[in-house]
Amino acid sequence: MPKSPAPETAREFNPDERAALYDIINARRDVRNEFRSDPLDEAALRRVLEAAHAAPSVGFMQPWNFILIREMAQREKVQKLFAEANDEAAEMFPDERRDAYRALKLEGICNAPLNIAVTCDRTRGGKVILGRTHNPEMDVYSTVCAVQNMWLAARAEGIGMGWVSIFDHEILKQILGIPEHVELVAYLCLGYVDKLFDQPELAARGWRQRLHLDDLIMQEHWTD
Ligand SMILES: Cc1cc2c(cc1C)N(C[C@H](O)[C@H](O)[C@H](O)COP(=O)(O)O)c1[nH]c(=O)[nH]c(=O)c1N2
Repeated sequence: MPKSPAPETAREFNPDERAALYDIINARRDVRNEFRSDPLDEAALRRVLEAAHAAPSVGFMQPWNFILIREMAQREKVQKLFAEANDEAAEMFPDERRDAYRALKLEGICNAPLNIAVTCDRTRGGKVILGRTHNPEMDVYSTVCAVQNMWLAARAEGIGMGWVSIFDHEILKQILGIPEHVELVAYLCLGYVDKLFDQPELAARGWRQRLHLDDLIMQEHWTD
């Protein structure tokens, strides 16, 4: 083991920098079909992926990979899989919600210039991983942290990002050639956007409203 390194002084952020972070967090949106068709700037895309790779991960496992999907033929296959699952999903809602569900646009697979599948290699780093010994799903949670970093970095870059999860993941894994020991965590659509909702689109469309934070904070133990 190398000698214990000493931590360096924690840099402080000034009020403008702090405000910028909170602005980005609050201005981030899930983007469905409002994408422009022009391709992403490669340097900006690299920064977004660097942000993902800077995410925390259990035992510093860094279990993620990023599959960049640009080919339209591939995206059309994925879109078809979405359409099948979306029809099934519509049937699961009660009658009064079904039409409202069908009216929602829930993906931008072919509209966005780039799709990214974010995966979690459950075997990376070996069988015993620090922090994961009793909760094996921690590697997947780590990968979700990477996705959130991407979402925020993309917003800062003027790039919209949407997460599409209405799929049979096993079939999607086959389409993308993902091996069995690798989990597909997120299927993302990315592209520049000119306009964004200033609140979640699902709230703006009356599907579901934001809960009050004060109703979600509890003291010492769970309270109903
Ligand atoms: C794990 C996961 C999976 C999905 C989503 C999000 C997350 C975190 N969201 C986006 C979701 O609807 C959105 O985040 C909320 O409605 C809140 O809106 P904003 O993200 O604040 O714009 C999402 N949206 C959509 O249109 N189709 C989808 O399949 C999914 N799937």
